Amino acid sequence: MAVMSCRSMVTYKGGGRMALRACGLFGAREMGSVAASMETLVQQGWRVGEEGGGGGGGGGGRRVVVVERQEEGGGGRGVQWVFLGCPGVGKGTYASRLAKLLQVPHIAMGDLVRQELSQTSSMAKQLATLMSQGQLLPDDIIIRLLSKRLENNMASSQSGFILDGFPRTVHQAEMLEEVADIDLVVNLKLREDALIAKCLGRRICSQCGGNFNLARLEMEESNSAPRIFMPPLLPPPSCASKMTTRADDTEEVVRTRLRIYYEESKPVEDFYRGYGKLLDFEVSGGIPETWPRLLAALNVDEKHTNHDSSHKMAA
Ligand SMILES: Nc1ncnc2c1ncn2[C@@H]1O[C@H](COP(=O)(O)OP(=O)(O)O)[C@@H](O)[C@H]1O
Repeated sequence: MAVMSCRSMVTYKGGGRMALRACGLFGAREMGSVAASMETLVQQGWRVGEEGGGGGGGGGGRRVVVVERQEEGGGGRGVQWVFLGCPGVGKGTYASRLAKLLQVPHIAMGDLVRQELSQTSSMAKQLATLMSQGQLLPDDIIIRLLSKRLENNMASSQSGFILDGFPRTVHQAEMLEEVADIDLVVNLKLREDALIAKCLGRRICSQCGGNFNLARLEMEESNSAPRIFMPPLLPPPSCASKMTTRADDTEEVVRTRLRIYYEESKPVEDFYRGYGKLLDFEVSGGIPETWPRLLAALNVDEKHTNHDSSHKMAA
């Protein structure tokens, strides 16, 4: 089997065809783990082949290794959705709820990064510094973490995903487009003064990992910004004494993250708008008000959680 210097990403193609593509974009370091994953997949009955190649030889060309299997029963795959939006907009909150409802994994890039930082690897300190300054992390690190996560999903036969925090640059979006058929991109929006207040009010329980928010937002309509009313999301008594704050949720760093979002991630909205995949959604209230509106916008029925469609945007 020709697994050349490669990293891997997973894509689930239409009609239940599932593919893992390993491409020569990111150097040889991951070759061992990709090869190991391939072996596991073959043992699980996947067919392994190679697509493409070319690119001028010399090791610089791209090779794509495809692993596929017809899913039993011919059922559709789970949704492949992306959540975009500024820090504090609620990507994690709504992406995780939807993932649970639609029975697909919620892949939060920020969580994968924080897990990596909790290890005592040599690169953790470097990443922590960048992150605490509100900077984006290098693509090779992000792709490695995401690839590993997607491979784990595939190895445990999980279909579909809701991605939150990836892609954040047009380059990342282009890479994702090469390996996955994204059905829908949900672009959450919230006025900037509310975003800052929400980041500053964010708290995490050090024991259970639950996310809460102490901010109570009541903002009148001004200029083009809509009126906002958002009650706080307070912790239960069992968590109240264990509240922690993310190191990058200070006002200075939040403003840097917002600036980087406008510079680097805003163009990702246009990228997906160009593909007709972008759904803009204005957040204007708390979860009880926003959740049913979001489900309606997505055409998801909470009572019928056996959602079998890939939910493409209507043409
Ligand atoms: N796709 C990505 N590309 C580069 N860096 C990322 C990416 N996703 C997460 N990070 C890093 O992890 C940090 C935290 O991400 P996240 O929890 O999603 O925060 P946010 O609240 O800013 O959306 C980011 O500020 C960045 O340093």
